[in-house]
Amino acid sequence: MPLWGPQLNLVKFFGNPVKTMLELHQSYGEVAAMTHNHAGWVFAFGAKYNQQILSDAQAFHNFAESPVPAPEGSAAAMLNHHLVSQNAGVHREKRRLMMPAFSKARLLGYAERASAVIERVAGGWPRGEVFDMRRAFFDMSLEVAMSTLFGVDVGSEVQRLSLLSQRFLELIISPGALLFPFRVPGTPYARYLVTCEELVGAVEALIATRRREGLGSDLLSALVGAEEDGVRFSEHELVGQVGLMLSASHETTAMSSAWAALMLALHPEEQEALIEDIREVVGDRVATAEDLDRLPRLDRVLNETMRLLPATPVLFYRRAQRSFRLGDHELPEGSTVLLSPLLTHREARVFPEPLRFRPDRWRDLEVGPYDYIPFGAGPRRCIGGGFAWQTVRQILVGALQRGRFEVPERTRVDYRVSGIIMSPKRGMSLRFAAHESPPRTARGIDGTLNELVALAN
Ligand code: HEM
Repeated sequence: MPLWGPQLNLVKFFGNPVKTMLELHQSYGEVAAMTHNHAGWVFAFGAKYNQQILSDAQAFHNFAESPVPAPEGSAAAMLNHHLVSQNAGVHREKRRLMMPAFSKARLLGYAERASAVIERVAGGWPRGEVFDMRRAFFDMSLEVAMSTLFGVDVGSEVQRLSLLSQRFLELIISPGALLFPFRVPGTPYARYLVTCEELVGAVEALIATRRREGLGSDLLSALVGAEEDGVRFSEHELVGQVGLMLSASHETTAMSSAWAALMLALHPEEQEALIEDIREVVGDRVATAEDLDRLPRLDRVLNETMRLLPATPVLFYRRAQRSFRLGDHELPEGSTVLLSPLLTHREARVFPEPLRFRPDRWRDLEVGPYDYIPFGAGPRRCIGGGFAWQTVRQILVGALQRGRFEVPERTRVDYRVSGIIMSPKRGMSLRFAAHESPPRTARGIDGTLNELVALAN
């Protein structure tokens, strides 16, 4: 384990988590310390450590406290009452309470609402023009999430909730708020507290409307009505859980869709074959859930996209509840362990030629639950994974029924990690071409994305 320069690693890490992680892995192998304190920050790379850490939720807890201090009784404290900050028995109990909201029957209802939004939004994308696909998928996923999860279809309300949740996610890890957590007007911390108050107000209003108008088929209704063996969410907790769903649900979905669109544009034969499959199975109809299950090529493309470009490349900050061994190293209680889907997915033993985009590898690939973890693994695996998988497939089918993605010459795509999500840094300019137009796509791009994927050029 490196014993020099580790504090510097932490600063570098927050600047570019993916790059730092790749360098640490290359220099030090499977276990690398990022800080030099008694109970420091440690990276553990690979399926073996994923299993050790993720399967044992008793020994490794999620961070219970918010990164930026949340004064007792404040709106910020309310927003920190949710599944991600809960541990042990409480986490198990609350997760069970939430599971019916993601049942198969509920997912079918969400799919129906989502398809109406996707039809409208994709139908409005201008054919033959180059535009920012990061923005386009973001707006589409946002509208889908607001409609299916919260029953909100009014444009101004969608935008307000989106702005509040984005501002909240930025400020909760903003260095300014972390370094100076005092409510002095004009400071990031003061802005953070005000944003929390506005977000809580908005969530309370959503809950009140749902109660007044009667429960429906959306996720919010399922959470408001959730009950298991007499256990229900308290009013405060309901606000926190709904706030979490607001912030966890759409950007991950949007970026997974956007990365898949880019990979398809860069691999035109794969895209044409997929368009042909969609034509055969779905035609011009709105795709049903059964249609989606009859498009195995779509699953392969998505599996491969999420392998190479997982929406959450570094994750799973876990705090050890007792001392433990990691390989040859004995680590103390209180150590923070970080795991990485991105690095896990580059294991050549499981994924030969790991940097190549090869959807066909998924035809007969056998992967263990800790070899492939875009949605995590173990007792904290993404609870919205089924919904996200369904939504991304619906979005891609809706788009590919209307056109194809193309990369204009000299397109630059840099990646960045903001919060925990990996996205194209300055957007992603793609052409959305009509099926009838002659194909003209570049096979390569400029930019730092080339560090993560081996493209043809
Ligand atoms: C492509 C989209 C998505 C990706 C890649 C993704 C990824 C993940 C990952 C990797 C975890 C595990 C985190 C950990 O172990 O520390 C997670 C957890 C979680 N996700 Fe997702 N997610 C997606 C969509 C969603 C959606 C749509 C929702 C809600 C509707 C959601 C809600 C959650 C929640 C509540 C947890 C915490 C689960 C727990 O601690 O028990 N996610 N997600």
